[in-house]
Amino acid sequence: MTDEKKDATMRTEEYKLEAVSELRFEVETGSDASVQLDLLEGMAEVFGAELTKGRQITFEEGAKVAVFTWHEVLLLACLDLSHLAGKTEVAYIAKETPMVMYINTHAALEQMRQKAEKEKTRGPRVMVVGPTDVGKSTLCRLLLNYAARLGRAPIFVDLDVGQGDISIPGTLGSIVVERPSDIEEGYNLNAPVVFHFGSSSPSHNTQLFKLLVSKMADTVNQKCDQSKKCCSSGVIINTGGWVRGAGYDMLKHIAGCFEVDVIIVLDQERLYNELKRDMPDFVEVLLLPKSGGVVERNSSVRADDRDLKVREYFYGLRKDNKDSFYPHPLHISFNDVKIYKIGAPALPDSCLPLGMKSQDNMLKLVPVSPSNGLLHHVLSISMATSMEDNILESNILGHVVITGVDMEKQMFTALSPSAVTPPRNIWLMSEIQFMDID
Ligand SMILES: Nc1ncnc2c1ncn2[C@@H]1O[C@H](COP(=O)(O)OP(=O)(O)OP(=O)(O)O)[C@@H](O)[C@H]1O
Repeated sequence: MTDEKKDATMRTEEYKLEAVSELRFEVETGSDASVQLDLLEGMAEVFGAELTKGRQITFEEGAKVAVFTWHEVLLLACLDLSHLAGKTEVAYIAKETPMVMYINTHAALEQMRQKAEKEKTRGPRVMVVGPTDVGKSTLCRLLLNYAARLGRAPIFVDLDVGQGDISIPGTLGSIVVERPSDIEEGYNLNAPVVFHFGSSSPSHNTQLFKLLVSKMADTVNQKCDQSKKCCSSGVIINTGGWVRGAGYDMLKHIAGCFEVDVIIVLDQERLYNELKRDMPDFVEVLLLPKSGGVVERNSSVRADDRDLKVREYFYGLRKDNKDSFYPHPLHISFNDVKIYKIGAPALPDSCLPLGMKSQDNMLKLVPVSPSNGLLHHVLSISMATSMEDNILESNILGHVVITGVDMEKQMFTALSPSAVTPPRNIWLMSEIQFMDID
């Protein structure tokens, strides 16, 4: 679209928000629509991160946003209406929000941190649970941002392998949050710990998921041993929306591994009562309502969101219709990398060697021969240097996507964030695929 045509579809509107209310809006996925926001007067925040006067914030496609204020505020929003034909309600102000309850929860956690600091013990370890689309990731962000604004350095553990905030889908990650996340760019991803899982649902390989959760808990404990500040600031754990049957057992496993002392259940009384019944007495289980602003996503929107996340990893954020990163096509000989996937197809126990169970297969590294079957798959580059290392539990250095397989020349082409060939040659195949059509 030309700039002139675009200008014709832009509408600038002023919004006056009363105290304890929020402006909510969505930017469509699959379009180049955007919303620009200016703070004119007062103080406001987006999921706990403060807006700054004079800094225009751009929200790109797919963003679902609430600009909240504790006081009165004046905002200027420039909405791109070119892709919203037929929609009358692009943005609206909501006065009913659960923010007072959320900030009270933060205040209670802060008291626990102060106590931990004084007594040189651990700060609160909080797990946020609930079904899909209740605002779990958003509440984690809010609690982390509020803690960071008070000078704390909590550890954020994201176990949502479908829609996580630390790395791309199919991974588990953790970071130390020392400053509030940037409204446009998200968390500061300095030295993250990232493990390869390889699928967007824990049910795909529950043994592997459990193993990685235990390993993540070990790394968090190590971090707490090294840093008093992290230790007293505590841990905030985001989980996926799988809360029934084996998904519920998984939540209990997570709670046990991380020795959580607070569980926040969003919007589901049944889950709250089950956890109240099954958790030891020292675990505080809280039920909080979800915000009316949380946007429900069907499976196709979720798939689009996952795609956007992978795209963002390689191309960075889109600003003014331009990408911030420039990924490179790498040409790599079949002989220079060893590709594995985790988990072999289940065999009946009777076909297995004596003493081995079919579930042991799910933690097996299975070599993947080069073929067109690898096309578009995301691969994680393991930090492991040899097969003697514990590859399953090794941190991930980064990711590539296979964009070409030349069987004649025995070469792969891989999309990579860097022009340099990755320094490690053990690559793990993910079920997640990405079509690089830019
Ligand atoms: N108050 C709000 N107003 C507008 N949008 C919101 C609000 N709170 C959350 N959202 C948006 O709703 C979407 C879903 O929220 P979120 O990702 O936190 O839910 P979730 O429970 O973690 O989802 P999942 O099922 O993937 O685990 C996000 O895009 C988020 O930005």
